[in-house]
Amino acid sequence: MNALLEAQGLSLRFGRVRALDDVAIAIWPGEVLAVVGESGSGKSTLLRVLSGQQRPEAGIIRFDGTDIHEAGEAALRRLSRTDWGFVHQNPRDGLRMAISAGGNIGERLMSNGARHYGDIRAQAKDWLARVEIDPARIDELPRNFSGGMQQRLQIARTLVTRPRLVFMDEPTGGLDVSVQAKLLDMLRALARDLSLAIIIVTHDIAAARLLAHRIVVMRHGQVVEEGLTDRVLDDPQHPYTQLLVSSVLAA
Ligand SMILES: Nc1ncnc2c1ncn2[C@@H]1O[C@H](COP(=O)(O)OP(=O)(O)OP(=O)(O)O)[C@@H](O)[C@H]1O
Repeated sequence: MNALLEAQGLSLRFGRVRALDDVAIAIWPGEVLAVVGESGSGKSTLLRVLSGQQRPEAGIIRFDGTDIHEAGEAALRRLSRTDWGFVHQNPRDGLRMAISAGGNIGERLMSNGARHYGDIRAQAKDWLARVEIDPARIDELPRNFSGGMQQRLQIARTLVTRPRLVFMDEPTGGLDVSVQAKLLDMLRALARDLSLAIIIVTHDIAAARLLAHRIVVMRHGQVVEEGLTDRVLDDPQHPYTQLLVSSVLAA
């Protein structure tokens, strides 16, 4: 089996800061990969670069074997609408707050060519139910929803077109602990049921443990350790991972 997304030699500086320093990473179909590390270690930059939102100074990124930058801007935009999804930490960055919940889901379907109003509305209702939002609220604006509901709506909007790979940047950040737990359970079930590949950036080691098959640990723009989740968390090899894991256990 070939990697779904594969990157090598990724480097990017901001002034004197090396946000990415020769990073290599691969994700396989249906795999959940967590990227962990302290604030400023380069996690969000890596996600932006892997998803084509920011160009690296050096390195290559292949999706399904094709260099995403060589394929051109139009191909990259098409990937973002079809095979890829992006879930932002702040749902406001991933939703359109001035259109209804159903409109948010339907818009992504329409950008993929759906035209039949009845079908679009039926799919929107179906997805609202899947993310445990009452379908009767389909015509409400997202601003009427709680933070957890907005995040679930963003997930519905992203997944309705069945992407194969979803980039998630701290999707549970900023939510209450009980809301986070519910969202994580939902993400785990969706990833399994839809065979989604997910690259999730998180500060939260417990979330990584729950969701991820594999973990990549970043520090100062470099990958310092990677491996199967249980191995990395139960038997960390790099001193920085040991510190990261022990600071969570002590908290
Ligand atoms: N647009 C930018 N301009 C200047 N510096 C940036 C920019 N984006 C990121 N950086 C710097 O690059 C480094 C990596 O930042 P990044 O946001 O990727 O880290 P992170 O691990 O995601 O942190 P956090 O967990 O706090 O989001 C940091 O030193 C940051 O200040």
